Amino acid sequence: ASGHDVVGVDVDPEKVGALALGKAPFFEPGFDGLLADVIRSGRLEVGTDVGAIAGCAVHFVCVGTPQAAGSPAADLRFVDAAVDSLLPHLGAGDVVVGKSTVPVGTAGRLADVVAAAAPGAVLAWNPEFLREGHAVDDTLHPDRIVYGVPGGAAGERATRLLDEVYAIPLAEGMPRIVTDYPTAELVKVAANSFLATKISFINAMAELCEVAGGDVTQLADAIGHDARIGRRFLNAGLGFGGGCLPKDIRAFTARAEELGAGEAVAFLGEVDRINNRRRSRMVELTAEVLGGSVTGRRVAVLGAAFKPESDDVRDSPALDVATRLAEAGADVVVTDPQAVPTARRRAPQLACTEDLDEALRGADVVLLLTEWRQFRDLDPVRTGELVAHRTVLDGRQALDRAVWEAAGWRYRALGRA
Ligand SMILES: NC(=O)c1ccc[n+]([C@@H]2O[C@H](COP(=O)([O-])OP(=O)(O)OC[C@H]3O[C@@H](n4cnc5c(N)ncnc54)[C@H](O)[C@@H]3O)[C@@H](O)[C@H]2O)c1
Ligand SMILES: O=c1ccn([C@@H]2O[C@H](COP(=O)(O)OP(=O)(O)O[C@H]3O[C@H](CO)[C@@H](O)[C@H](O)[C@H]3O)[C@@H](O)[C@H]2O)c(=O)[nH]1
Repeated sequence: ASGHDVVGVDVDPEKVGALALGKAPFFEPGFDGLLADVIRSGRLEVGTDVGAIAGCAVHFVCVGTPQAAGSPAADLRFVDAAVDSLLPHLGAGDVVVGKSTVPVGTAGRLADVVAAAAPGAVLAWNPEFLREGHAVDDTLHPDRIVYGVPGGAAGERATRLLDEVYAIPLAEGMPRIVTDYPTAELVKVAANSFLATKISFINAMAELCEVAGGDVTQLADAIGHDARIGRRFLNAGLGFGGGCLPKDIRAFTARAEELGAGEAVAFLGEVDRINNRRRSRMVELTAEVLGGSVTGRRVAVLGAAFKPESDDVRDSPALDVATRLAEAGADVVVTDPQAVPTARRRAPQLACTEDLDEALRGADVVLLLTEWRQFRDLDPVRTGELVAHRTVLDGRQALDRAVWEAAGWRYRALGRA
């Protein structure tokens, strides 16, 4: 979309096959149209052969850095493999640009790998800040851009090439911050840690509201008017999930401990615990409204994606709650406007349907766990005709309590007494 010629390489032939046809292998609003345009224009070529990058000057590394199995730390094997695969094809003057979220120190280590194998090539770290569901707009109009580069002429060359890549947003006045490697790596995990902390802060207040009789949404509105605090990311509910915030705060903690600075970010352990307590609380609340046991009771779970406008179910709070209830013996049916296929792959033991009415029919309790527009706009009167019992648990403060109660529903929410 910025007029550059791009070669995209992925080791997954299915993803590449879909992309080559102009179809994203995930749901992302606005992305398919843009992809089809650039494929048609011939400016984007995709494949599985890393040799196709020969002749490119800038090489972005955007592979996954998931949580390692059995450990809170990040698994760097994909980043290492991707950088290794580039080495034979690099020319002097090329820039390898890390975009993946990595533990601080990774860029310095990889810079040595690049320098040893491809003299004259340079490594930069350029963290990514896009949000799923807003990826297109966040990419074309980022809040800021950060380049972590080495000192001297190599760093200047990397900066110059990256400025060419980002010429359009830079011309629009996007702030650009050039740093050393560790700062760039830390900016990314600091930003995600702050966001996670903000969510867990409001969810901690939700716990207080539940026992003291307060209303956490009004509380968030009231403190959010203070510009120093700000209302964004103060939506209380089932907490954060996805492929980023949970694993990033854990990896950050693990890395800080390795560096002997674990105490500095020990609070992130509490952020994680508050977040996980929201999921447990939702399971408890379900049992509570069902008279103590969920066994054999029909539970309609609205939402599988970790947030609306995404089909991503990685560490999804909704899918986690659905799984825990099914394990406790409930007859759970999950529905989601986009994430049923991904949910079926991740949790094949769960009953899932794309048909919202089918999920609601005969339900003893309805759980709203991902705040898709389709669920927020549900008509309580019509919905009441489908279910067996009019009890709704609002896990995202997404429904108008008065309207639902007026339609004869028993309404309970996380964050309200
Ligand atoms: N998803 C987001 O919204 C987001 C936002 C900002 C930063 N990040 C960071 O970006 C990185 C990627 O995240 P993601 O969610 O896209 O991960 P992902 O796992 O969905 O995608 C990674 C892709 O890399 C491919 N891959 C793995 N090894 C490869 C190799 N050697 N060569 C070429 N391709 C290879 C995989 O097949 C996969 O398609 C992570 O570090 C993540 O923390 C993600
Ligand atoms: O007030 C809020 C805001 C968000 N969430 C939850 O937090 C999670 C994460 O949401 P969001 O940050 O919008 O999604 P991501 O796409 O995971 O994006 C985050 O993670 C990316 C990967 O690192 C970063 O690039 C983004 O800047 C950062 O927002 C979701 O489960 C939301 O439901 C809340 O519970 N309350």
